[in-house]
Amino acid sequence: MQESSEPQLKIGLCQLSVTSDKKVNNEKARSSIEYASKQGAKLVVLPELWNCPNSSDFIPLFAEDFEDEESASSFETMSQVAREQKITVVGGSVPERSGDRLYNTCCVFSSNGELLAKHRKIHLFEINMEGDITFHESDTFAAGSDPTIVDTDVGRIGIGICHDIRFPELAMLYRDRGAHLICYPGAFNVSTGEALWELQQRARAVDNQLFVATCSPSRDSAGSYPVWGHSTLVNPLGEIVATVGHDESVVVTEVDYSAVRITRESLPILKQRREDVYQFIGLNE
Ligand SMILES: NC(=O)CC(=O)C(=O)O
Repeated sequence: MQESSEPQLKIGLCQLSVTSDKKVNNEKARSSIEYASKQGAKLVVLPELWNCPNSSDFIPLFAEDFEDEESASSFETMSQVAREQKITVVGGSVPERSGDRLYNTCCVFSSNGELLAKHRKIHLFEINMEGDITFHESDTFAAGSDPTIVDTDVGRIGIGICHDIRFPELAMLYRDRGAHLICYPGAFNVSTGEALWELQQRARAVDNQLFVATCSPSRDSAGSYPVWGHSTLVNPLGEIVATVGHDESVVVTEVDYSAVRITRESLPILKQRREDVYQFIGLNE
């Protein structure tokens, strides 16, 4: 495993309150990234759908064609602030328009503002809990089909968006391809959030012996979707390094990549896999 000469870095999780005014959302994203940067963060994560209320009537109106500067104000904001603050930005997600389709897309920018990767949410959230919540994300978005691993100044990072966290195979693939951190911008709702948000993060971290960072909008975000919040960093032992409640807040905390090596050396489960007994198709790619 490669370990950089500076295995420790500060990460900022920007839990934003999303409004129905895109300009305000862009300003909030900008100021929260500036704040995290002033606290020494070299990497920030924004929430899922941070520029737009999570609702099918807003999403098509707020969607951006990233090729078209006129429509892509959130894309441009992320790129500019990454360059100005010299910080790597995992840009949560924004609705992306591509032809006649919409995708729920996370853009990753380097510390000089260049687009490094674009992750289109692979698993769209579908839920029918009688008397509680019904949500069909596929009514609005098309699903992406590509895993996203990105090499940045601050390490090799795997990207998933919210419901993607429920699929352990994706996290295993990222681990196999050398990620030491997986970032999941997300917006669990209050029902699944209370039961599963922390559990899913800790499970992905402990099974793969790597860091998991999540970033959610805050509860008071616009729209009818009841957001759980609780943006969190989990270490390779599955312990919570830092978390927050449901209010708007920027969490700045430390990722110490040496914990990945130490955990894997002391509990070498990844070397003990019995490929003669079971096989994972993502191996050795
Ligand atoms: N945005 C989502 O994918 C929501 C989700 O997974 C949930 O449990 O809520």
